[in-house]
Amino acid sequence: MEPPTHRAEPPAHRVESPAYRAEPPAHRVEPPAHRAESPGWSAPLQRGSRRLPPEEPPGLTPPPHPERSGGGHGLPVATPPPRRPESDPLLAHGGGHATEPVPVPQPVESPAPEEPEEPREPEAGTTPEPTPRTTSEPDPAPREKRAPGHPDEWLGIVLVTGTDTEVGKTITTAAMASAAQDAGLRVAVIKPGQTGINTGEPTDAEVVTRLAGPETVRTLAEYPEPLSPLAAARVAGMPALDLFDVVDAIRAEAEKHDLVLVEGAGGLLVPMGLRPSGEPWTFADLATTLGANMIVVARAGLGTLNHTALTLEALNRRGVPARVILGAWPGEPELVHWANLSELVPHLVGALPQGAGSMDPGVFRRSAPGWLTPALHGVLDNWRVWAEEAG
Ligand SMILES: Nc1ncnc2c1ncn2[C@@H]1O[C@H](COP(=O)(O)OP(=O)(O)OP(=O)(O)O)[C@@H](O)[C@H]1O
Ligand SMILES: C[C@H](N)[C@H](N)CCCCCC(=O)O
Ligand SMILES: [Mg+2]
Repeated sequence: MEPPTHRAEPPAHRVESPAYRAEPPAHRVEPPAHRAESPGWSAPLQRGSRRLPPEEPPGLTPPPHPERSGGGHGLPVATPPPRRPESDPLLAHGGGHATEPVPVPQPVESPAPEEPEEPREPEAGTTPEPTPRTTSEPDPAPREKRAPGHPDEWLGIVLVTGTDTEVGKTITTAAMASAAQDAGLRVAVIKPGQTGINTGEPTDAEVVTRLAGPETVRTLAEYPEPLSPLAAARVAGMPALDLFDVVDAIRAEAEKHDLVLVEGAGGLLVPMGLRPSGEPWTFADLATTLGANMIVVARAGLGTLNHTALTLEALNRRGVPARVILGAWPGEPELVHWANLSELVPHLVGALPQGAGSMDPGVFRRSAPGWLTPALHGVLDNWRVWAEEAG
């Protein structure tokens, strides 16, 4: 039987994506020595004016550095033998930006939703009622315009996902909030869907409030069972999160804050709720609808290269600028942790020490800027020094 004709040709965007090329781009076989020669591999990411060309999402390549002439260096390349930091120029190089002042934040313009109706803001800790939209209404188009300087200006709305659940998204969100507040920014943290509230564990909002105490913390919907938000809504017979209620709530906070951090549930493609059409939506859909950057929190240990690559690839195919933060760098790092750090450095904008979540809030807040690069309003500028001191 002939396959359906629509399967004969992949969608145009797939043809254009490096991830679908038959031959890997030349930069993927760039010998490791090149990384050592380029300050871009070790320099912390800076604010810049570069914008991602929409016709060529970066696949698994790291973002080009302004000083680099070549392309990026993907995760799935022939990797050199893991190097100890003593012999690893990649980790040894700082960016030399420690003395640069934290850039003055510029509020990011958040265009109002195109919906004619008034945005309805769900109350904290309550489940929003579904918005009365008809299925004939088209979903609002994703925002076309990104803030100038993306993806290295982390202001406005920033989404936080993970390579999995329990990777440290909440602790990382708290650290990002702390560093931004320390830099003088007004910060809000939003958890659209909190599940598992009957487990007795503190909610993510409570953890962020305790550790970072941002100006605003909101949970848009809470569900009893520790499941994906959509599954938890269904088993509880409660309304599922409406994508556009969440968009409205986030944009409302963006009007009043310099930085709005939004923490997902589990990983990137976990079903979060339902569109007015009845179709499920994911955290990736939220990013494209808002035109927001994404932080991917990843584990430091074995398995993280694959999980991180999968998540970055999914984001890159959607044109969502993304960077990575290690949620918990171990106190006694082993070979695999050094190897993973070396591989992930081009994507990294931060790394938290294991145990950060158990710190006294005052210590946590004072320490947080040291775990994040200047792109995230921190002061981390030398991965080797950081990793040695944390370990
Ligand atoms: N750096 C850290 N220091 C101390 N504890 C940590 C750290 N990172 C994570 N944890 C612990 O690991 C567990 C998972 O972390 P966290 O709650 O942040 O995960 P998550 O990615 O937000 O998961 P979820 O999908 O449930 O939101 C928690 O018990 C948390 O206290
Ligand atoms: C309850 C848990 N801690 C998270 N909040 C929800 C994680 C959902 C993961 C769904 C999945 O990927 O299978
Ligand atoms: Mg969490």
